[in-house]
Amino acid sequence: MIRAIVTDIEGTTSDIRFVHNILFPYARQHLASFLRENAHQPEVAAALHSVREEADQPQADLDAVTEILLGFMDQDRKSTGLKALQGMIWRDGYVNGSFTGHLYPDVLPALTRWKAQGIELYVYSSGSVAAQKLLFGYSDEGDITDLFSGYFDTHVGAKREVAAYRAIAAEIGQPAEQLLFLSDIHQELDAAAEAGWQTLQLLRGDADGESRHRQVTDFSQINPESI
Ligand SMILES: CSCCC(=O)C(=O)COP(=O)(O)O
Ligand SMILES: [Mg+2]
Repeated sequence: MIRAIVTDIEGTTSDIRFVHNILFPYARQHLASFLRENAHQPEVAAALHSVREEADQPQADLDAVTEILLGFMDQDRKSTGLKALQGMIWRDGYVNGSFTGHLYPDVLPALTRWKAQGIELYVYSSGSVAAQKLLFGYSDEGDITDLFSGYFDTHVGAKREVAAYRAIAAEIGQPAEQLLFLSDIHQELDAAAEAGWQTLQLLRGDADGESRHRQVTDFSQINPESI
């Protein structure tokens, strides 16, 4: 019996193109000015410190660290420091109405149904928890953050690491076999399955089709009671 569902964002609840064509370019465009204006803020300084450590360049000045971050963006590196900064930059875009968080139309009805069935809902994304709350707080369907009992990002571990799913299960406080992870990426699902979780792969058009996981094309096809 499934007690909790943990969902990925990019390619699962939301279109990859929204993340890659809207969110990522917005963060790239505003990165340098955001850092010039906010580098002294404690949470920005902490993220910059983490990026300098990750790049093994503890002395990098602001221009150098900006270049490092642009390089991380080019690689789509799931750097915790970069993800924290992107989330801070996106806040303005959501608040000033430049964009809303994309949701596939099948997502909200399914989340609402599962929640009504007594299933707890969580998010696990490489995007920072703050960025996740923004996407669902300023979504195409309005603020849907009330649906979620919690959020996890790379502070709990990388999404292809088994240990991350063990840590999430411990935080949720349910046995792994009663947890369902939804993702488009088979390596993430492999790690969750190795941790004992149930898994389902979303095939949203251009998703990776090669996997040993059960596959669906949208959330309407998911019945947690039959898993
Ligand atoms: C919180 S939305 C932005 C998602 C993001 O930054 C990203 O790298 C995609 O990560 P995911 O783990 O959702 O595939
Ligand atoms: Mg994904």
